[in-house]
Amino acid sequence: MELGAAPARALDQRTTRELTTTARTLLTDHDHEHAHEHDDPAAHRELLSAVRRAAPALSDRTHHACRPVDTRDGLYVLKGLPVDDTALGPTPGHWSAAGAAGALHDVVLLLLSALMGAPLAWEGQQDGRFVHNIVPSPGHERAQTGASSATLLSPHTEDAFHPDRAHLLVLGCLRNHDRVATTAASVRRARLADADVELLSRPLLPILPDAAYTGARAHAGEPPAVATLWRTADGPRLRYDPAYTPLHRAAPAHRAAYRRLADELARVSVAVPLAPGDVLVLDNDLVVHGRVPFRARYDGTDRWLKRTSVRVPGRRTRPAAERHEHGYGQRTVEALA
Ligand SMILES: O=C(O)CCC(=O)C(=O)O
Ligand SMILES: [Fe+2]
Repeated sequence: MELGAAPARALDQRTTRELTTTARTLLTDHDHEHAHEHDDPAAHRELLSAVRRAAPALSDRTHHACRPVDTRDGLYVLKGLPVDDTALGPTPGHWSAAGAAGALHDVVLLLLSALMGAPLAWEGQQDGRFVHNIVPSPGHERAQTGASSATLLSPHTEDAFHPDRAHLLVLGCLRNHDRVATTAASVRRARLADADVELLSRPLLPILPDAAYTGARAHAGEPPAVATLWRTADGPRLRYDPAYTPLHRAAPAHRAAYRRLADELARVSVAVPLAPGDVLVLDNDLVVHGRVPFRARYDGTDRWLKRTSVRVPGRRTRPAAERHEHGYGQRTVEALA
């Protein structure tokens, strides 16, 4: 795995200042909506609408700096946003304990997301928040979710089980003292035999909902079989989550092709140790991401990421058959302007 090979896009001071000042004004204007200290301001619909109205009014310079992913591989790291480690307070021990912690960064991330498309939330994940807190949590060390630590978080498409999954995934780093790496592998770098692409384009296996969605796992519908890869005019795209794919049910030839894809993704994977202020932006149709194992500290100084999901309006990059999937009863919510 290559280290830190993700392309970087540096934000200049004028841009970071405009983003931060706008976020601060939005937060102050909507202060009355979160009267309680443990309330999460980014969960408030009026603030979200205000963010969606504010984003188009930002300067052309900021629009250009925060344009969606335009690299061939489908990922980049935005650099230069300020993070004041002392002002941040302790890393919460669980997403549900985050409350208003890091609220300014939530709003900055939402502004970035609104510049790239429409931020979306899930009714059934992290209480419907538009900004997720990714922190290691006691008891989840070996889970296949963002709350884990001691185990490798296998490369995956975000919310692969669902047809309305994000087009873009945005991971903003607030704290990462041990320089724990996020991993990213682009299907555009993978060398795949035509026969493997053909086989993996057939909808043969389902992708089950991940452990972050409790309600979805109880859904009674038959899990739909989905394509792992598909070709588009500008190259292959993928929908991949081996930890939630019952591969044992596949025929040997299909299993072998899936393994070759996994090996290729491992070969081209880059390790991205995000630093405070870095924002990793991934095209969720091109890049699978994961995280290396690490030892959680559980002392308030743990690694802390903020995450948003973005839909890019008008994008038609997915197999038409996906539209008929039930999505295990899970629904997305979009912030309205
Ligand atoms: O912790 C990370 O670097 C990534 C975790 C992850 O998969 C996610 O937040 O979607
Ligand atoms: Fe993820």
